[in-house]
Order: sequence, then structure tokens, then C-alpha cells
Amino acid sequence: MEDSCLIKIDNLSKVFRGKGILRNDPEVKALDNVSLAVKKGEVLGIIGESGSGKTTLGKLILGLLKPTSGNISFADINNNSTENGKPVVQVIFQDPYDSLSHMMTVEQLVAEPCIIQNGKNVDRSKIVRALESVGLTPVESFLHKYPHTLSGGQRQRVAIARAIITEPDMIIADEPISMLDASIGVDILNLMLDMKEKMGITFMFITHDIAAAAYISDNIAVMKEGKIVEYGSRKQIISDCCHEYTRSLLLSATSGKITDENSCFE
Ligand SMILES: Nc1ncnc2c1ncn2[C@@H]1O[C@H](COP(=O)(O)OP(=O)(O)OP(=O)(O)O)[C@@H](O)[C@H]1O
Repeated sequence: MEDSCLIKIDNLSKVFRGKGILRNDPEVKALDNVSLAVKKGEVLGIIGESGSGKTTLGKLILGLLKPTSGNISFADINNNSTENGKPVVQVIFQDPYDSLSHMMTVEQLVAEPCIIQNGKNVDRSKIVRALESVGLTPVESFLHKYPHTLSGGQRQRVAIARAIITEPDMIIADEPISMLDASIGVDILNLMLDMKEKMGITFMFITHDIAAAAYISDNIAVMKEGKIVEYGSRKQIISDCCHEYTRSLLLSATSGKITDENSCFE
């Protein structure tokens, strides 16, 4: 694996077997021979319509699903946060209300991933730092709150604080802004960019919204029916895409308003 590479995916396929009592529902080939490299420190946008296999790809990287065939290799990171030298990969989901326990305070929610990872309590200062980094300040006013008392954007910030407290090498953000108002969504994208710059975190940004992908990504992979149909730098995908499907996503998303100058959200 090249030094610049954090994760290398080779010929990865995932077939979901038929469900139903007799397992006679048709098989679904959710991922079809996908090869892709995630580079250290980049934001890699994964875009495609519903059902194109984006979430399945994320779940395979996270180890939540087993591939039908193919291989995922991880760079040897040798940091202190893992025993096996593999990069720490965390996830942020679409619906922060669903992914956060309603019975836990913000302090407990942010501490939990560290307790699971290390089996011991977390320094309060670490929780405070994580909340500060995601802009939930003054921290004291958030520590004892429950998720239902927070706005959607604040809940997503708690979800991000939960991810960063484990000092991840990479975060898979699966449609993290699709349930938020546009301006709050841009704040979350800017927060992710900030974390990339300041903490060196690599992001895989899964979205059906090519405008959001264009705003934040260094490179973009376009998925259709389980395959990557086009891959390139943000500039190549926005200004010089080759595939008809990418062109149709660009047109339908913005009526042609996306440019290579990050202007889609301005
Ligand atoms: N556990 C499962 N069992 C059977 N089929 C599944 C399962 N998970 C996903 N699929 C199917 O695999 C295909 C890809 O799904 P996936 O969720 O990866 O797509 P997606 O691009 O993330 O879509 P969305 O944006 O709607 O989440 C779809 O046809 C979906 O119905």
C-alpha cells in the first residue's frame, strides 16, 4: 500500500441474500467489484442516488458487514489508540436523534465511546475539550442536557464530539446534514473541514447531494447500482466529468449552479 493511503479497497462486492421465509426474495448486489483508495487527510466524497451502495460501503469499512468477496486493507498507523495498529474509524449517522440515547446526558454520551474503547472512565477535561472543538460552548451549559433539549445541529455536534473523543484517524459521515436546515448543514460541513485541517482527520463523506460533496471534498467517487462509475478530484468531477450519470446529478441538484469555486452554498 502506498504511504499516502489510509484504506485500500480491492474488488469489493456485497450481495444480500434473499429474505422471506423461503429466502426466495431476489438477491441484491449492493456493491459490485468496487476498488478505491482513501488517502490520508483527505475528504473523500461518495455520492450517488438512494440504493447505490454508499452506506453498504461505509458499513463494510467499519466491519459492521462482511464482504461477499474482495478485500479492505488498512494502513499500519502505529498510534497509541489501537492495539493492532489499524486506524481508528468512527462514524456519524444521518439522524443524530436516533443515534443518541435519550436517557443519557451530553457528558455521558461523549464519554461513552472512550469508556467502551478503554474500559475506564474518561477525564472530564477530555470531554470538555471535545465539546469545545465542536463549538458546544460554554461547555458547562451543555454537559447536563439531554438530546431532546438540543437542536438538530447541536445533536449532530454531540455526535461529532463522540467520534473525535476517541482520536480517530478517519470518520465516516453518512448523510450527516440531510436532516438539517441548509445553513446549519453548512456549519456542520465547515466543522468537518476544520477538523480535517486542525486534527488531520480523514473523512469519508457519504451523500446523495453533489453540491454538498463539491463544497467539502478533495476527491469524489460517484456510485451507481453498486459500482463506482466515476472518480476524480473535486475539480475534475465538477468541471470536467465524463459520465452521463454524474452530469445528471450535477444538473438535477443545482440547475447547473455548482462551480469549482465552492460557491454552491454561498
Ligand atoms: N441488510 C440488507 N438486506 C438486504 N438488502 C439490503 C440491506 N442493506 C442494504 N440493502 C440493499 O442494498 C442496496 C444498497 O443499499 P445502501 O443502503 O448501501 O444504499 P445507499 O446508496 O446508501 O442508499 P440510501 O442513500 O438510500 O441510504 C439497496 O438496494 C438496499 O435495499
